[in-house]
Amino acid sequence: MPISLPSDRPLIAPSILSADFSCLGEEVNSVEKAGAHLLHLDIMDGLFVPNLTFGPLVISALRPHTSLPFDVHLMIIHPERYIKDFAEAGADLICIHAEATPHLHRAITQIKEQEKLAGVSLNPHTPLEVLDYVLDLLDFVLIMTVNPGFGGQKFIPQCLPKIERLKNILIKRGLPTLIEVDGGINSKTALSVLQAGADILVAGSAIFGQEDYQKAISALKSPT
Ligand SMILES: O=C(CO)[C@H](O)[C@H](O)COP(=O)(O)O
Repeated sequence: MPISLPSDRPLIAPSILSADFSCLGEEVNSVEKAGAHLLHLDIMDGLFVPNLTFGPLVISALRPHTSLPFDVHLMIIHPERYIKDFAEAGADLICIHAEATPHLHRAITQIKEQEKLAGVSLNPHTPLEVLDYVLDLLDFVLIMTVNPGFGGQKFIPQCLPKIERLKNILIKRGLPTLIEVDGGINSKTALSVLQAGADILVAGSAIFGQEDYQKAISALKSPT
């Protein structure tokens, strides 16, 4: 059975891309105690995005350090090659990019066969229409509000209408699919993103770049 997510809104998913990698276990523990709902793990292959991070080995090493659900964002070409590895390493949510495979339906099916929550992410320029025939299969859609690859980038405001449009499509089609938003989310940008319809906020630098993780997470839960 796929994991059930908490009913709170918004759900906060700290991205460990901005954490201190010399003590990742402690960092993960700290954001859990500070009120995070999910842990966002960015997997980059140096091809789909111009950066490299880590693979299933780090995910399985982190798994015993926290009971937070693992939200694994695959920024890799042909993600269908590795879905089983990430599922076995401890992923609870697996998100692939629509731009990274010609076999989107097949890859989503593979995530569901692993009994994980399935998501598709869209780069800022990618239209929502690519999801038309798979939307009803998805547990969540991840709207990128920066060009993926690096933490600490500036929020792209042109993505806001896309979030609003997606929310309207989901309401119209009666789908419970969640909207996750990632990139440049902080206490200032969070409000407009939530007003547009986001359910899950991913934040790296706005959490791990702060002294007080609890204060940073609270600011994202109720932005003003
Ligand atoms: O997917 C990502 C980058 O590709 C990260 O999750 C994102 O950049 C988070 O970092 P920040 O909140 O600092 O923008």
